[in-house]
Amino acid sequence: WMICSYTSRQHETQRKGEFQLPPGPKRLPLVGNIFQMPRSREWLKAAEWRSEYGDMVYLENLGRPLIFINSYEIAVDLFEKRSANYSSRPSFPMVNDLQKWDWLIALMPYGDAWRKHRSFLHNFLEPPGVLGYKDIQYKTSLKLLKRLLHEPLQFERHIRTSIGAMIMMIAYGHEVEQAVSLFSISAAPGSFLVNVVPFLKYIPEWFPGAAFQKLAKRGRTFSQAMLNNPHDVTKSEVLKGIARPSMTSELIGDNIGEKGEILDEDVISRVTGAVYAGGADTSVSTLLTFLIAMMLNPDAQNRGQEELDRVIGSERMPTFDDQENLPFVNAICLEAMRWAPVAPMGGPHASTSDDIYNGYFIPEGTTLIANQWLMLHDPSVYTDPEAFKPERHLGAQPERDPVKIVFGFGRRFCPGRHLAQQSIFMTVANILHVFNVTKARDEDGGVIEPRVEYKPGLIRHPHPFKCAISPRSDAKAALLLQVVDSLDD
Ligand code: HEM
Repeated sequence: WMICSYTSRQHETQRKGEFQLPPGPKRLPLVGNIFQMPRSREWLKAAEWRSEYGDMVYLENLGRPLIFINSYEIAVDLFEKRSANYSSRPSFPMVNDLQKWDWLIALMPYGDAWRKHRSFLHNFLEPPGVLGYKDIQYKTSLKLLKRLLHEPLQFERHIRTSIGAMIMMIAYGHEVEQAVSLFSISAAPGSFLVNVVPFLKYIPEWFPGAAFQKLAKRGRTFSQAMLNNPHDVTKSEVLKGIARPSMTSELIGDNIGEKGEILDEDVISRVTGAVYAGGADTSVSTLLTFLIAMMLNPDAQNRGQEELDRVIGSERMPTFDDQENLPFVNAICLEAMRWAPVAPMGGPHASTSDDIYNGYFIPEGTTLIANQWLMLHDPSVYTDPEAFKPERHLGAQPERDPVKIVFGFGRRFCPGRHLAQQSIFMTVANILHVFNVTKARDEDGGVIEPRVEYKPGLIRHPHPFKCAISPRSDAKAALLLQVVDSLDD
């Protein structure tokens, strides 16, 4: 029966009229390409396939079609110009059903529910709304610098706490730490068999080898805590009239029904939960990449510092008002996002109807993965793409703006991109103004070469690394402390 149903499905998806599927590695009967699916660093495998099969590479996992898109132009053509058909998401049973992440907007299928959640988010995250968060971002970044001054070795923990606190303040008006790394690991295409073999989710937890069931249980606890706990705290503060301004308090205030009930409360808790889930990990990873880049590229660091000295001087700290006068610092931020992108495969899109593109048939329900890493490292677009060169984003003819790629495409593009760019700019400008970032030294004074490797996942993080963060001068350290101490809260 299974073979019959596979064969008829295969027949259905193989071609439409005279149109063939895009080329790709040979598929085995029944299982398709399941054994060829890369388990990590998928973008490198997809890059290899590109040289053999071209910019669209077709694969199948147990009859589920999947296309790697290896060119920016095709991503724009499909995800943007034909966005009505390419804006859904594949379903991830491991994540959605087992870990109960189905509330997360990033995983919702295209449709009215998703649209409503997005529109709630846009009010806060698009200008002018998002500009109102600059003050919180300025203050949290200065507090981060003070912690770096006192405990430079703990830089990773401090960055994580600082970004987490900023997001919690914006979304809920308070500070809580949660983890999204479980989510990130299990959504990687191919990293969990259950994503391609949906029936595996019925394996009981005690089943030998079913480690993912345990992970799922932990994930469930996280996902529900992330959705409900911070929301419930803010809600009770709103009801008592003691809530600080936040997305949650504002949304609750705007959605009180005639009988005093909260309308759309589930939508409210989901969109603010999405801000935490989407916002914390991504910005942390980008800032860690920035530190690695500075250690390895002292010339770029010096140029950024010279610009800050020239524009800001030594009497004050940079502010958002200085941003337009700091082109090189902005270019460092762009280059950090391009050089080691946080989401090398972007967010997977799914098609909702059959389509023909460039003479190829793309069946309904295809998962499409934009190989953003490859697009950001395309040597025909970025000269010497593996090198960290902020100057490529400057001058009369800058290379392609990485913002067009790193935040995804079409209707599913990242709604948090302004918030993220604001955080990254402020933190980068402040760190460069006050500190030197250099390679750490061991007890004998020998330089420790950093290990630049990233953990696998949809959202990736560098492996722990060592780095020295020291004040550029006593005067700069004193300036920082004086400015932090004068903050009003
Ligand atoms: C450097 C930081 C960030 C990067 C590189 C990044 C990247 C991305 C990418 C590639 C996608 C998928 C787009 C697509 O499917 O085409 C995405 C989606 C998303 N991001 Fe971000 N993001 C960042 C920061 C943030 C922040 C700060 C927030 C929240 C305030 C956020 C919230 C979201 C949400 C909710 C989605 C899902 C959108 C949807 O499915 O409709 N992200 N992001």
